[in-house]
Amino acid sequence: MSLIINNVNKTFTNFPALKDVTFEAKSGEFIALLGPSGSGKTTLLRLLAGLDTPSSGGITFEGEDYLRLNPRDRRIGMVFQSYALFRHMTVAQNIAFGLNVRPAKERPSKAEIKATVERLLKLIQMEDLGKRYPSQLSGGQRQRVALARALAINPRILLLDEPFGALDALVRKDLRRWLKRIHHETGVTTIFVTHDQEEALDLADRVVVLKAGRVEQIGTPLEIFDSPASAFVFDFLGSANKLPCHVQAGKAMFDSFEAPIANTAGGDGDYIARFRPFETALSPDGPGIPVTVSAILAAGSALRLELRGADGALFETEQPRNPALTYAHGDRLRLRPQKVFIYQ
Ligand SMILES: Nc1ncnc2c1ncn2[C@@H]1O[C@H](COP(=O)(O)OP(=O)(O)OP(=O)(O)O)[C@@H](O)[C@H]1O
Repeated sequence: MSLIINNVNKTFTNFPALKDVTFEAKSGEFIALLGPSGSGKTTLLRLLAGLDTPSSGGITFEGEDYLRLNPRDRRIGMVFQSYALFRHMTVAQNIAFGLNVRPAKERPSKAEIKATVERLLKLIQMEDLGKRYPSQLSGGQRQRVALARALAINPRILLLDEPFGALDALVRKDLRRWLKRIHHETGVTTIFVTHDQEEALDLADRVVVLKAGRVEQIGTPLEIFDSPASAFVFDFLGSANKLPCHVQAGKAMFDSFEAPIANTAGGDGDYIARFRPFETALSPDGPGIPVTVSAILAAGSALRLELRGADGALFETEQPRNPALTYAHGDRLRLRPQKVFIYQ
């Protein structure tokens, strides 16, 4: 009971947009396809939807050759970034659309369609808005309707292509929580495309990181965040501090200090160490990178500081808020990574 993508390649004229992509989505799993612009996310989604065909490789769903199925028979629900609702139809008519256009033999009765629409309106918490037109809805509400419309056909797979991309940050967060709940309730296997790492880590059971058409890493959000498999994944997932070091006997050696290595590094030699802002210690003196406070970025639950090294290199640190410790622009301090990641 799963969706298997096996060695899929897609080449446009001479350009390879997907290279040997292989992964499996288990039944009911929520997979995020995460990658920068141009990494092949939408191309893969289009292959799954049957809007395009792979140059080579296979896709099966529950053991069935998906590529031989007529796209209509794949029972795919899709939601795109732009609100693709029909403007001349009410919310209820939009949701019912996929059922109403079925051939007479397969079409549910009017009463069944009405019941499905009511159930979905309830699911998206818009029970009283069925008679409205898309122009009378907020962006977030429109995307909820688009999702209800995709769910109405009782899809086997739900494909979401940056569905919250056009919305502001607060609405996005709200919809994220809401999508999580809907996924939990419906249990539909879902592939969610995003270039927003926070969204991917927050929503998905597993994340597939794509880089230039290739799978760079697959794992749970925790696995991906705690153990990035490459410098690319490390840099893509959050702020990355970088500093040259020398690795010797499993430790990263710097000018005045050393730091433990968090991943399995190569052998001894010169590398660039990477470390996260929240895995650093800041002190007025002692061993560490000599830095000067160049900006105080944010003081939410934690304090974020931008620091400059002697050679102009930029670092970021995140420190717990402590009323006894205040920092000012120009303060000279020492920054020390608590652990570092080393990549070839
Ligand atoms: N029809 C096409 N013809 C030629 N090249 C294409 C075509 N469709 C996509 N590409 C190329 O394939 C690569 C992958 O595109 P794709 O849209 O899948 O990326 P993406 O990861 O979804 O990016 P974004 O986040 O910007 O939507 C890009 O370099 C793109 O220019």
